[in-house]
Amino acid sequence: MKMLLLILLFNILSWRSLRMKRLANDCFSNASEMISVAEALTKIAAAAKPLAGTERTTVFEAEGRILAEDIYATMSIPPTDNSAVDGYAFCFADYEKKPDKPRNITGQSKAGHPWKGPLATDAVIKILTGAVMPEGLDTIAMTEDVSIQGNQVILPTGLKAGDNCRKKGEDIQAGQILLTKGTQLRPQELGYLASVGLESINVFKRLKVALFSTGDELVNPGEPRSSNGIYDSNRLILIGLLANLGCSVTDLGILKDRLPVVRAALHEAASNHDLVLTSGGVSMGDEDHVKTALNDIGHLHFWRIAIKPGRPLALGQIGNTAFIGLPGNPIAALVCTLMFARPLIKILSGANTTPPLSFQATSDFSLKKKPGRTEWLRARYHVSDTGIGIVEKYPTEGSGILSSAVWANGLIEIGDDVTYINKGDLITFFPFSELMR
Ligand SMILES: Nc1nc2c(c(=O)[nH]1)N[C@H]1C(S)=C(S)[C@@H](COP(=O)(O)OP(=O)(O)OC[C@H]3O[C@@H](n4cnc5c(N)ncnc54)[C@H](O)[C@@H]3O)O[C@H]1N2
Ligand code: MOO
Repeated sequence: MKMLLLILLFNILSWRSLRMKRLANDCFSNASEMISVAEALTKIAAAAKPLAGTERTTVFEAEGRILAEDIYATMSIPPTDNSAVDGYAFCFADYEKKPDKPRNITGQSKAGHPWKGPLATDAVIKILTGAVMPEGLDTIAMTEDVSIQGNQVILPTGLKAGDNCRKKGEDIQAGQILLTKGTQLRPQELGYLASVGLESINVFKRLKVALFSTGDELVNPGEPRSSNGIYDSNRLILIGLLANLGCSVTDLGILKDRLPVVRAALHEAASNHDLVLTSGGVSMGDEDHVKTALNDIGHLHFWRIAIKPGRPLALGQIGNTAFIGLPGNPIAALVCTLMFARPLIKILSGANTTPPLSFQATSDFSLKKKPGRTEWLRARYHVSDTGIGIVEKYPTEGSGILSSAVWANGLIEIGDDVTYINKGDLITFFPFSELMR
């Protein structure tokens, strides 16, 4: 653990010394200092290392957790040859000689109750789905394909060796690797682990995230509001997003716009969390204290990315605790969390990072765009009457318009170089369902 933190610190420091040269002047006033999305994500991937420790949990409680060990199979699945159907098991080598001769039904094999007696070479065993194949038999005819005459059966012609029989180890071979460290455990992975009898596993501890909103104008829902107050919506958005990403969130409320207050609160939160997340106070205003506070008590690594929305974004470090300062506008906070905090959180949590799934769909709008920045538009995907996947965009772009995110079911991504989208073009759409897990 100490080693990991040292590596992280080393990476951060070397990254910082690189950035220091580029940040010699106030980068906010110089558009050329903005970095691209790809650069930002590369920096995140290079600097971040898993921060959370590990703990043991049972497979019954491990949904969504991140595996902290490679897991090998201690047994084969299926553990024996067994039947895929309800039917009659026979020896193919004997059947091949005279497929349609009547054969004696010698006994039964049921799931959990195998046939154990001796068998003649032309014997047939009535067998149920999942039952162990009797020794010497290798092929099964389905019940509905045979004809029964008293205690005899006539098998259908045309069966092939091994039909309807599931072979030992056809799913999992004893000794093979089942899942690798960093896998996020979905229900199917938990069933997979249970199938080889595993009950307890090592997972990464949940990433401990401290969450603040900043701004004198902010009021908690349910509290009295003065005429110049607005209710804090970001914290609710972020609590939900962080919980979906498997974090353990400490909601630390609203910070007043005072540098000593922000500084002390961030310092305190960093002492017992893996990540501190704030929203607001990262742009150019006189009351935007988050960057200054971070510079005072830790390191600020970068804070301008060529994107819309969410241009001012702070990423840094307070001691060994990671820090993200999200922009205050609710849509900018949401989009930056999905596009930057999410990959960082995945790495810090020990998870493998795979980009979220996106797909191409047809634009139902035309748009002019500035080159040199990535834009994410709130969008709604639907399938047209003629079966084509269509993407609409929300009519306005203001990043304070939370209605747009409620209306949308995902985001359109428009790359740096694109300057124009024509109606009918294929564009990239990320469903929220992919971005929010
Ligand atoms: N001179 C410049 N000014 C601004 C720039 C710029 O490039 N140059 N960028 C603008 C952009 S883009 C954004 S986004 C904002 C981000 O600013 P801050 O992170 O400092 O955010 P605040 O000023 O604190 O708040 C912005 C806006 O969002 C509202 N807000 C903040 N927190 C919450 C919350 N928890 N719940 C609901 N609403 C919140 C706040 O009241 C403001 O209206 O900077 C621009 N300025
Ligand atoms: O970061 Mo801002 O969202 O583009 O208004």
